[in-house]
Amino acid sequence: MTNAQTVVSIQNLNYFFGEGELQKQVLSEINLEVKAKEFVILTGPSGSGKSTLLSLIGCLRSVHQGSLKILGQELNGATKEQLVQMRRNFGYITQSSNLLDFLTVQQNIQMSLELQPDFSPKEARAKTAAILEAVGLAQKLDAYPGNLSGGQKQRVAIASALVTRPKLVLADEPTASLDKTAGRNVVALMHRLAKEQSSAVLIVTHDNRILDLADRIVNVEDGKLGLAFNQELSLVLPGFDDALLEKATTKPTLLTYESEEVIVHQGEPASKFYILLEGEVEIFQESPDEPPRLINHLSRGDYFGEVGLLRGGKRTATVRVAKNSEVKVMVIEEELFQLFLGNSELTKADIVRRLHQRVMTSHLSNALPNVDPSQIIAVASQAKAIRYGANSTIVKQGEVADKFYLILEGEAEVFVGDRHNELASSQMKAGEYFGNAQLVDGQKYPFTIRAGANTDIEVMVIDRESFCSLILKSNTNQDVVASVLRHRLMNS
Ligand SMILES: Nc1ncnc2c1ncn2[C@@H]1O[C@H](COP(=O)(O)OP(=O)(O)OP(=O)(O)O)[C@@H](O)[C@H]1O
Repeated sequence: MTNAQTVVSIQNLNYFFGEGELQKQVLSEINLEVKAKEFVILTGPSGSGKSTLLSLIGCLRSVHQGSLKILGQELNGATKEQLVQMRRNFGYITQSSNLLDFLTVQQNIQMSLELQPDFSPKEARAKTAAILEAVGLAQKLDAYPGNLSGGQKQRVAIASALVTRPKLVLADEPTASLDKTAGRNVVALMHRLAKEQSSAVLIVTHDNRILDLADRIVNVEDGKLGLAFNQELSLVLPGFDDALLEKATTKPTLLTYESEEVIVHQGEPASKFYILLEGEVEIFQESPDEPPRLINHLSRGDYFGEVGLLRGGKRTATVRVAKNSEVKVMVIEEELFQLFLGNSELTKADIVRRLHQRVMTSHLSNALPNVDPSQIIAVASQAKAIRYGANSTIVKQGEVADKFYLILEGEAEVFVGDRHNELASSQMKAGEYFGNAQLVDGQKYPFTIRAGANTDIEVMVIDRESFCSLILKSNTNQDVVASVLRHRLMNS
């Protein structure tokens, strides 16, 4: 790709509508390069300036400030004639197909060729037939546009735009008038033909169902180009080497979700990791016979999905788009996620830290359902994760309880009885916790707990003060809390 011809090269481009006091800047400091064969999608909110940028590149407007070079030719300062001349190198596709109703399909396409000086009518006929074959409409040669479906019309428009083998294809919302399947088919077709002909393609679209076809997605926000995905990713998860960044971001899977849509369901198998690029999500914990409980709120730059991937393979919570928000996520498959962990110590540490915090948050919120989630998160984020070697003692029977423990990984053995007559009474595994019931009343531990005989164990530890402050904030009588905790402990 690096040796491919640069088709579009934009530097520090600014564009304004209106004059004097009414002047409004709609594009600011745009820098962009598109090479031959690249399939680039321009996306972004309505009114952000995408169509204006496309029309500047398409030589339908004159450049005000900055540099716009197409095929090496500077267009800032170009004459009208030069702009018209340059347009011969382009194929255009618009929202509705712009076919002339009084011409047949063949005549419509042939017209694009006849506007070019270098084709004889005979050649034009042969090329028209070939491109119609390529778009699957060979049998519609003599049909009039009025007798074609929306998808067929757009395919004719693609044939028209590509029949001249243009160096650059520009498309503004080419799927806007089509249903989901037709829209995708049309863009997939454009993709295939453009690659075969080595054309560069720039598409403006709101249609998220075609984003995966792009070699590169460029975000336009408020007249500026947003961060490229590799920059975005290195902000969220720092420390990757360039090769991994490129692997992860040249063809990112991007999905969008609407207000209150569920992205991840608790209990389902986990196979993906999500980076939140836009919008806000809420995390809910669901228990039988209880309404879902809000345990966390995430916004742009956060990620989710790591708990299921790293702990047991199942989703431990439900992730839902917040009300009135629209969410865009980058989806990372498990295999790539594992590469992330192996590639950057910084990222691994960050993910493990948040994982601990989140596992902790969900267990604490289970134990203390009335406490405000933000307070639980605050305590969980200060808790320490401690590893104990196989067989080592974590708490000792008879000592005054001073901490709350949650097992993150491995198993623990519970012993009762005195030192000379100790009995193994039960086992505790990841996700279970102890120390809570005694903490509230300042009691002594009625058991000894050790790491399992053969493996290390990792536990999260909260000190008494933080734990009790949470209970005080739970708005529930402390005796009730203590008995609920005891009950939960016994059932866990
Ligand atoms: N002729 C014009 N005169 C003044 N302002 C304009 C003109 N055309 C567009 N604008 C403004 O410029 C900004 C960018 O418009 P543009 O059409 O490029 O956005 P867009 O990202 O393509 O939006 P959409 O996705 O809704 O088509 C908008 O605020 C728009 O209102």
